[in-house]
Amino acid sequence: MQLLDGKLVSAKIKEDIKQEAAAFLASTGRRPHLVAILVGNDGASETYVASKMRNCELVGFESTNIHYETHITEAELIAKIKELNADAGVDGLIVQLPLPAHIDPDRITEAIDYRKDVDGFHPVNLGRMQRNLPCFIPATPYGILLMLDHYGIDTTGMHAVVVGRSNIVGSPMSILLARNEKPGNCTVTLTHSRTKNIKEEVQRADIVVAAIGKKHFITADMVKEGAVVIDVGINREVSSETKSGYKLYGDVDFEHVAPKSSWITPVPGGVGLMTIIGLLKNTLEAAKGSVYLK
Ligand SMILES: Nc1nc(=O)c2c([nH]1)NC[C@@H]1CN(c3ccc(C(=O)N[C@@H](CCC(=O)O)C(=O)O)cc3)C=[N+]21
Repeated sequence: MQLLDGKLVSAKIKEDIKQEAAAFLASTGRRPHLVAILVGNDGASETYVASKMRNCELVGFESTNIHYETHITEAELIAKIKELNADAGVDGLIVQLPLPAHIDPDRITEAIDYRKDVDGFHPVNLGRMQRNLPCFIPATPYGILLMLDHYGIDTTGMHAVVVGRSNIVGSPMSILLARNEKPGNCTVTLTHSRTKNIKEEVQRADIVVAAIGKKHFITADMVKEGAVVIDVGINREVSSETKSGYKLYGDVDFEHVAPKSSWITPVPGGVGLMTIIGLLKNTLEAAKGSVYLK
């Protein structure tokens, strides 16, 4: 078993991004600028957004965090998004999910200018990704691809089994792994809560992507000897053992699955850290106009 080390890979790529940001500043006189909108007081969301902002600072980006109370209306939020769409000083714009129940996440996603959609959630980016055209790739799948690439894992011809069909991870990951790209060129099975015999499906996988949001859902008996295991789960439980007051668990029972795997990501210290890298890279590309012309 070898570890796919998100700490190591993210630190290395962050150095590269930092240099590119410095070059961007030298040639344009400004820094790449990410704006993150957070609605409400979800503890986990606040932690993630704070981490995104901190990482922007670390690589020399400008970052703005706009925080609204839960009761903001959908119309008010869309008005703000339109203002930021029109602001030439903003390169990337994200609205942290989940949103309160009275706000439709699809309407919010479509209100964001796809040229600033560094989350890669807009239907234009989704469609372009499926067609293998230049686009913003959702941050978590992007981070996973960067991780596989860093370790030189050639997925060509592999049978990939993605567990979970969310818009932000499972669904885009299944598209990306099937593309004629490296990493990619997999035969993909997309499984979800209605899949029959999910255990048998996962057992066929040369590479498993677990993105269901259930602690230790993937157990050792489900994993083929020598499989590559990517754990996207971030399941929080209150704990008195840690300083933060909570403990994170993946969707994979790491302790028992790791000995059977060829490569595996830990939680924490795996995909989560790479997600931030995906976001930073998209923001840099947005600023440079390398995906969509400015
Ligand atoms: N519009 C939107 N874009 C997102 O990209 C988005 C979102 N909404 N909603 C929630 C998910 C989740 N997400 C994570 C980011 C970083 C870590 C991360 O840094 N994790 C660290 C530790 C985190 C901790 O200690 O709490 C790790 O896994 O080692 C995790 C999860 C982005 N998301």
